[in-house]
Amino acid sequence: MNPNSEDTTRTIESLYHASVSPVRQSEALTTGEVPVAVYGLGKMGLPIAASFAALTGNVTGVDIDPDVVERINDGVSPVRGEPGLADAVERTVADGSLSASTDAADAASEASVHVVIVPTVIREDGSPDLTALEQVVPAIGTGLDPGDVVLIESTVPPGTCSEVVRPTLEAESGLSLGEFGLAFCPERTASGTALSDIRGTYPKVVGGADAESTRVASLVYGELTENAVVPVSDATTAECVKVFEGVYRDVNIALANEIARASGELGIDTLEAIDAANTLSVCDIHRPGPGVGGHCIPYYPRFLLSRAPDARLVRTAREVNESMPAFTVEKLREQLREAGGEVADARVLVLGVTYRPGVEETRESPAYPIAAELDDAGATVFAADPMLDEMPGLRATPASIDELTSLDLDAVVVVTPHEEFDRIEWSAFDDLVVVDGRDAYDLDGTTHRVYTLGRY
Ligand SMILES: NC(=O)c1ccc[n+]([C@@H]2O[C@H](COP(=O)([O-])OP(=O)(O)OC[C@H]3O[C@@H](n4cnc5c(N)ncnc54)[C@H](O)[C@@H]3O)[C@@H](O)[C@H]2O)c1
Ligand SMILES: CC(=O)N[C@@H]1[C@@H](OP(=O)(O)OP(=O)(O)OC[C@H]2O[C@@H](n3ccc(=O)[nH]c3=O)[C@H](O)[C@@H]2O)O[C@H](CO)[C@@H](O)[C@@H]1O
Repeated sequence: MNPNSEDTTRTIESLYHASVSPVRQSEALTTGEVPVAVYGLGKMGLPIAASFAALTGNVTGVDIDPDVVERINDGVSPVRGEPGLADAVERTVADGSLSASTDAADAASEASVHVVIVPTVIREDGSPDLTALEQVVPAIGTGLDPGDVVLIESTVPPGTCSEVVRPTLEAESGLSLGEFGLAFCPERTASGTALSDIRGTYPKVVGGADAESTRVASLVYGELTENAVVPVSDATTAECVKVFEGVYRDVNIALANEIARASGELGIDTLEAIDAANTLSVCDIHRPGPGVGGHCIPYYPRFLLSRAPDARLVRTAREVNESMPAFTVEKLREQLREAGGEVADARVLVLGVTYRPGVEETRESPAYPIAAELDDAGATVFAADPMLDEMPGLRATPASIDELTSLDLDAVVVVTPHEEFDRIEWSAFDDLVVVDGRDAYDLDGTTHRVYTLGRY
């Protein structure tokens, strides 16, 4: 008799220590016998929920924001700028694969695979703020049943699964690890390409609190991704993988920024030198810029520093990157002075407000400290960004691309070169001081006074 023949007739509702074959477990996941809940329906959570819904047909998405839940239940994606997401939400809600709720405990009691992707941020003092995780994990604990598995995708300080998540789940459920599973499975997607990234741009790293958790996480993501699954020794190792990726980027950008700042002392175009150095296969110096934004790269070094405070290079890299907005404004002051002007009398445009081109996100964008410092110095500050309908908190008057020539500008600071800015006719302005923080524009054919970060 086929050893798996009995499997095909047995329904299962959970995967951890499931007593049927892996093939039958995969089938139970992809046919919706094993209910999935996704907690946090933001820029990453909603694409994940929609992806799991398309895979399994049985997902409850949970968010604390009732507006988010209402819109999703109406089949409308509250997250913009993700190709394919609006259609995926409309489709999966319409066919009943995805529904949303504000009630985490209720969703937890129904689900047996729990995917957590709530925001993890930092406080003013740079310490990790895990409030959302600390809210949702106890609620999951109250609904946890034997056989359930909790998969944490939010980026967290190393040790969070073993020191915070596991004890909370155990305390709230009355169960012990071994009766339920727990794994850290970092989200390696980026805003703007979330759906395709989830489906497999990069291998999926998984690290369980025990071997069975790693096995179940591998099985689940083996179905979701078209790429490989990379199991690592434990949850803390997987937590470190994600944090190290961000730290690598932050430190590397800081190196590029230090090199660019030294271009004056060195008397060379450091961007040219970086490009030439990068022709060596082991050399990958990143690009300098007016600052490092978003809610990933600026935060993850702080997650590492919360556990390894003596990591001096990591701390210094943060300091270097955090100093770049002020350095950019200083360069503008210098250039204005050399042109015979003063920042206090200048009408200055901040070009690009989001933290990188093509995304709507403004968190940690260097545009904010740059606009604030210019405003403090007495400048009249404008800001243009085609991605944003509003710019709350920005100390600048919003301006549309088509009205820029009528603003009587003295200077432009290029922070984020969205492709929509390619239609700006630079020769239509009277002489400007341009501080190009991104090496975005070739203004050689104009009479503008240009400082490009790293070039002079
Ligand atoms: N955005 C990215 O590019 C990216 C990439 C990889 C990893 N991450 C990580 O993913 C996590 C989520 O990031 P995001 O960009 O989706 O965040 P986000 O701010 O876009 O969305 C978070 C969502 O979670 C909801 N939420 C907040 N507290 C909650 C709670 N207690 N219970 C349920 N829902 C809650 C919010 O209402 C919001 O809808 C973070 O840890 C982040 O570091 C983000
Ligand atoms: C390694 C990587 O790509 N990780 C991505 C990253 O995505 P991101 O959306 O945060 O974008 P980045 O491109 O990293 O930019 C961040 C800021 O750094 C500035 N910058 C960048 C490169 C450079 O050479 N010089 C710079 O100055 C840039 O302008 C911006 O302000 O984090 C996500 C969450 O963890 C990841 O999932 C995602 O894979």
